[in-house]
Amino acid sequence: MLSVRNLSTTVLKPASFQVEAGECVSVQGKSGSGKSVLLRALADLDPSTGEVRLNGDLREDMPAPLWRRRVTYVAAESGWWEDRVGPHFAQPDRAAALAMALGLPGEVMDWPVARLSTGERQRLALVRALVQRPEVFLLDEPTGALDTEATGRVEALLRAELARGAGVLIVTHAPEQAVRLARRHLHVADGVVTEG
Ligand SMILES: Nc1ncnc2c1ncn2[C@@H]1O[C@H](COP(=O)(O)OP(=O)(O)OP(=O)(O)O)[C@@H](O)[C@H]1O
Repeated sequence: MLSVRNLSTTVLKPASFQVEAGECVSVQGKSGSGKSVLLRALADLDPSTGEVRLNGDLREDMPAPLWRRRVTYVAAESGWWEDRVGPHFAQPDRAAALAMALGLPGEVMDWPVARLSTGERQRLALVRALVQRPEVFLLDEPTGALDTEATGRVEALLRAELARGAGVLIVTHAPEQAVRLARRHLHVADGVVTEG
C-alpha cells in the first residue's frame, strides 16, 4: 500500500520500508531520534528526497493536498484555527459520533477550542483525520496524553480502520501499545530507520 524507498531529509538517513493495507507498523525510538521527522516527510509536510508511492502512485504525481488527505499526519500537538470545535469539521454529525466513540460528549462540537484539555484536543485531532477516511494514518503519539480508558477507545477505532484496509504508522513511547497494535516495528536512532 505505502511503499517507501530511500526517503531522506537533512535529519533522516535513507529509509526504505512498506506498510500493507490493513497493517499497523509501530515507530519507536528515543526522544529526538527522528520519528516525527519521518512521519512529516511521508506526509510531504517537509522537504525530502526518495520515492514514496501509495498503491503504486508516486507522491510527486499528486497535488500535495490530495496526498495529505490520503496519507494523513496527526501531530502530537494539533493546531486549531476556529474559535469553536464544530467549524473544524465538514461533517459535524459524523465527527460528533466519532468523538463520542472516543469518550467525548456529543456537545463537544459546540465547545470553544480554548476550553479543551490536552487529551480532548488529542482525541479531536484524531477525529479530524478519521472523518477524512485516509488510506494511511501517520500518528504521532496519538494517546500520549490519554488515560487507559481513552487509550483503549482510540485503539478500538484504529482497529476498525485497519479492518477496513487502512494502513497505520504509529509513533509510540509505550512498548506495550506497539505490541497490542502492530506486528511490525520500526526503530529510529539518530535518523537511521531499522526494522525489527
Ligand atoms: N526542520 C528541521 N531541521 C533541522 N533539524 C530538525 C528539524 N526538525 C527536527 N529536527 C531535529 O531532528 C531531530 C529529530 O526530531 P523529531 O521531532 O523527529 O524527534 P522525535 O523522535 O519525534 O522526538 P520526540 O519523541 O521527542 O517527539 C531533533 O534533534 C530535532 O531537533
